[in-house]
This record gives sequence, C-alpha cells and structure tokens, in this order.
Amino acid sequence: MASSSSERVPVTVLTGFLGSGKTTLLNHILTATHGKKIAIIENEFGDVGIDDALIQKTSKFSSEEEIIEVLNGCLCCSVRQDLVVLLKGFAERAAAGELKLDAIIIETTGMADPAPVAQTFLIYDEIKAFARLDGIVTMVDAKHVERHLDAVKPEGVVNEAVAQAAFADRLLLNKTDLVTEADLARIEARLRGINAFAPIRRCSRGDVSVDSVLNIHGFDLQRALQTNPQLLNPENAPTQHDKTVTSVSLDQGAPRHMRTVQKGDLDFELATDFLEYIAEYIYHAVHMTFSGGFEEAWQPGEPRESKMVFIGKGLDEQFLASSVPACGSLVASTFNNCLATPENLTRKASTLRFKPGDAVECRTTGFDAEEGERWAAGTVVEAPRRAESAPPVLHRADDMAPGEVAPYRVRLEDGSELTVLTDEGSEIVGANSHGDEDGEEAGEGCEAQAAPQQQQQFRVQVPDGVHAGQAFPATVGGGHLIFQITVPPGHGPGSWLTVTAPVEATGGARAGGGAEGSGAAAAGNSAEGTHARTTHQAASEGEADHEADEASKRHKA
Ligand SMILES: Nc1nc2c(ncn2[C@@H]2O[C@H](COP(=O)(O)OP(=O)(O)OP(=O)(O)O)[C@@H](O)[C@H]2O)c(=O)[nH]1
Repeated sequence: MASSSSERVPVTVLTGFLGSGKTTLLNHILTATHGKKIAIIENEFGDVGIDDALIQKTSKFSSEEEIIEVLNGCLCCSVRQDLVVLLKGFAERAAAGELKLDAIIIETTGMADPAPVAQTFLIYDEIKAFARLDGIVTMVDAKHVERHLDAVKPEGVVNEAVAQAAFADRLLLNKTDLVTEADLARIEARLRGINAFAPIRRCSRGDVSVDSVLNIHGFDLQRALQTNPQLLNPENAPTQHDKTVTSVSLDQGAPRHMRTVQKGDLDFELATDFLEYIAEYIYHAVHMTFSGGFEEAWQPGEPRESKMVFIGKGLDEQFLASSVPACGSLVASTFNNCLATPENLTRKASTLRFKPGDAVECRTTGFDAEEGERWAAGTVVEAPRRAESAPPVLHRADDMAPGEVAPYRVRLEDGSELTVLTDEGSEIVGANSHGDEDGEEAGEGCEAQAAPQQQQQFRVQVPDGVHAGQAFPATVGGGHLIFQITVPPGHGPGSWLTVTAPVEATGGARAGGGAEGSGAAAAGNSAEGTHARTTHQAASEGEADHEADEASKRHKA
C-alpha cells in the first residue's frame, strides 16, 4: 500500500525547451541553502554530457549530500525504462534504510514530452509507494518561446514546446532580461491560452526561491487527465518526436582557441590566442543568443577537454566535424582549426603580417566620437618566433587574461610598450598608414594604402520579420564587421545565408568609409567603434551563397 503523501518523496519534473535555462535553475537550487538531500536525475539529449558536468562543478554540495544520475537518451521514450529501473533502485534503498531523500528533481531534455515521464509515477506500484509527483515545472525561454510555439510540425509529431506549457503545474518565464515588458505581457497571454491553470512566475537566470519549485503540491491528476486523457494508459503510443532534431558532439582533448569561442566568432579563422592554461570556459549559444564565461580553474589532474555539442535540426555530423573550410562547414572547421596544435600555430604564425623590427602604428585608445581613435608609431619588438622544430611562441604577459596570448609586443616612440592582441587592421598597421595627427578620422589615411582584400565567408541568420528582397544589417565577429545583406529569394526569417565578403588583409582601412545601404547599418557603424569595421553591401542576390541552407538540409541519418 502506498505511504501517505507526506512521507513519499516529492518529485519535480523540470521541463522546458532546449536552452530555456533548466540547468541554470538547477544550479541555482543546488547552491541555495536549504539543507535538503536532493537526487537529481539529469537527462542528456546528446551522447556527450555537458549539463551534468556543469551541475556537478557548480553545485557546492559534496557528493555524499547529493545524488546525480545521468540518463542519455530521451526520458519520454528511449530511456524511459532506465528511469523506472533507477527509481525502483532508489525505492529499494529507501526501504532498506540506506537512503533518505527530501526531493527528487528530474530534468528532462528540452525535447521531452512531460506526460510519459509523469506516467512513470502513476502506474508503477513500487514507485508510487516511494515517491509522489509533486509538480511539473516548465521553464519558458522568453526570448525564443514564440518561435517554438509557432513551429509547424508534421502530422502526428508533437510540438514539444506546446506540450511542455500545456502540461505544466508551474510556468517559470525565464530570460526576462532579454525581452521587453510588452513581450512578457504578450507571451503570458499566449501561455494562458495554452494553460489557464499553472501560475506563471517571471525570472531571470532561474532566480526563484527553492520553495517555489520543490514540494509545491502542484500536480493534479484530474487536471492532467483533461490535458492528456491517455495519461494512465501504459499502452499509450510513444511520443513521436521531430526526427530532424539530432545532436552531434565534437569532443577533443587539445586546447582550444579561446577568443574565438568567447566572441562567438566560430565563423572566423584561427586568430592569435588559444585555450591553453586557462580556467574552464563555458560557451552557450541558443539560436543567435550567445553567452559564455569562465567556470572553475582546471583541477590538478583533470583532463583538459574541449567539447562542443550541437543540437539542432538537420545536423550533419561529417559536415560539422570537417576541418576543411572549403566544404562549407565554417562553424566546425573553425572549431577544429582553432585547436592549438603545432600545425595550426605554425599556419597562423605564417599569416601574421609583421616581424620584429618592422615600423608600425598601433591603436592606443578606444573610439571617441569627437576625437576619433588615437594611433601611435612604434617598432615591433616581439613577434612569433618560428623554429623549424617547434611551433611559434606567441607573446604572453602576466597581466593578460587567463589563456590569452598575443601576436605582437610593440615599443612605441615614447618608450612605452604595448601588447597588440590581434593582427587586425583595427589594431596595428604598417608605418605611416594613419594621418590622424590633426584629429583626422582614423582609417582615412589607410584607404590610400590599398590594402589587399581577402574574401572571407560568414554565416548569418536572417532575423525575424525580414523577408526575401529586404535588407538587414548583419553583425558578425562580435561587432567587428557589419554587412548590409539583402535576403535572396527563397529565404526568410531564420534562414542561414553564407555570405562572401572582402575583409582587409592588411592596414586599418574602413572599406567604403560610411555606410552603404540602409540607415540601420549606418547607425550601427557610428554607434560602436572600438574596432575598424567593414561596411559592405555584401550579399546582393548573387553573392549570398545558398550552400549553407542546402547543406543544412542534409542531416545525420
Ligand atoms: N540572458 C539570460 N541568459 C540565460 C538565462 N537563463 C539561462 N541563460 C543562459 O542560457 C543558456 C542556456 O541555459 P541552460 O540552463 O543551459 O539551459 P537548459 O534548458 O539547461 O539547456 P538544455 O539542457 O540544452 O536544454 C546558458 O548560456 C545560460 O547561461 C536568463 O535568464 N537570461
């Protein structure tokens, strides 16, 4: 016979679309002071677990105080039986007096349908006697939820975002920092239309109290049956997912080029620094929202690994894992090419423009709207040393950020020394390239230098509301380059375009000077300004390369 509800362990099923902030919420719960012994069942979509590692690292609890179990696969279908076995194991240990839990939290993958997970607690007697479904808490990503709710699925395929909202006992409207009040009001009205009962709580980075997530007594079987009449039917057909959503993991031990990762510049070539001695760096991208930061330093003896997991529609593992840019896989070729291998470092060093003794000019200030940038003349005193038997050694000073290295050290005419962090025309140019002594705008003098232009490819995503024939300003490279792009026929919001555009190989010229095209690009150009930018009418119809869209249609079998 089942124990009384107060004795049974309350179970929270935490759902929410990919990247909505479930792991962030869990970390928030685990680091809050509550004195509870909590078992976390972590469900990873990909083969390589990242979230569980992040939870284990961030949590302040010792391993005796918490239990973290990871199930790879989908809890609502492929590994559902594993969940049953795991819970029965907990139940046996609890009955034997070996385990006393205050709560269980099950974090499902972003693609899970919560109903089959909930069913686990309703149909198995051993599990029912030990644990009770306390609530289904759904994280909602305020920035992206409307796109997910709108996604049109093939007949019979569940829209996971709708299912998660509909089945929730509590909705946490997260990432409120990324949207406006009007957006929040509209999203709340939409969520109300899907689920009129679940209270909605707004939050940012999951900053809600533990009590508003655990032991809320939110699950109501009768209401759940209204939403899902088959809930108690063990023979109910398994959830049909969108099979085009898959995961691909790239997992390598070599250090990684850090600034590329930090900037979200995964479309860029190997730059001048890399992830080597550094603290661990976590980088996360959800659609086009990127964020990253340092986590703890590597522990002694801890393997230094770089892992990248792509979860998305129509992924092609071979395409992503290729290190040949020519095959069009810019994101992953950069991921692979930014490994700090001797070959990559030598290749990078061979592309650097200056050597010790070269006369140069360096940017010494940020951009000031009135005064422009300041540049000073100097001489390169340190540049990568190339020995046949060893990879180049890049400059590293004690006051640089962890892991950062630089291509040049320059002695300025006033005797001071400057570390130049990147070999870009926005930072360092050949001598006499700048005529800004009289407050002339930096960069003007460079146009006469006729810097050779290299073609470079960038992948950009068409923003919401921009359709074929319309132009939009695309910023790539963390604000370095702003292109005016016209969306080619057959493309629209969300399409990926591969754009080929010239960038300066040498010199600090701002090609074209002012913005061509729309006023939006012009505004972007003058508002920022610590880097030289190329404003370019990059992709007229013919120039936008549709290969990326085509390639992205191919997917992992
Ligand atoms: N700006 C902002 N970013 C957030 C917020 N909450 C989470 N993030 C970031 O969003 C990204 C995804 O967060 P996660 O907590 O990993 O999301 P998740 O739901 O566990 O993701 P999956 O396990 O991949 O489904 C991370 O980079 C977080 O730092 C928030 O409220 N505001």
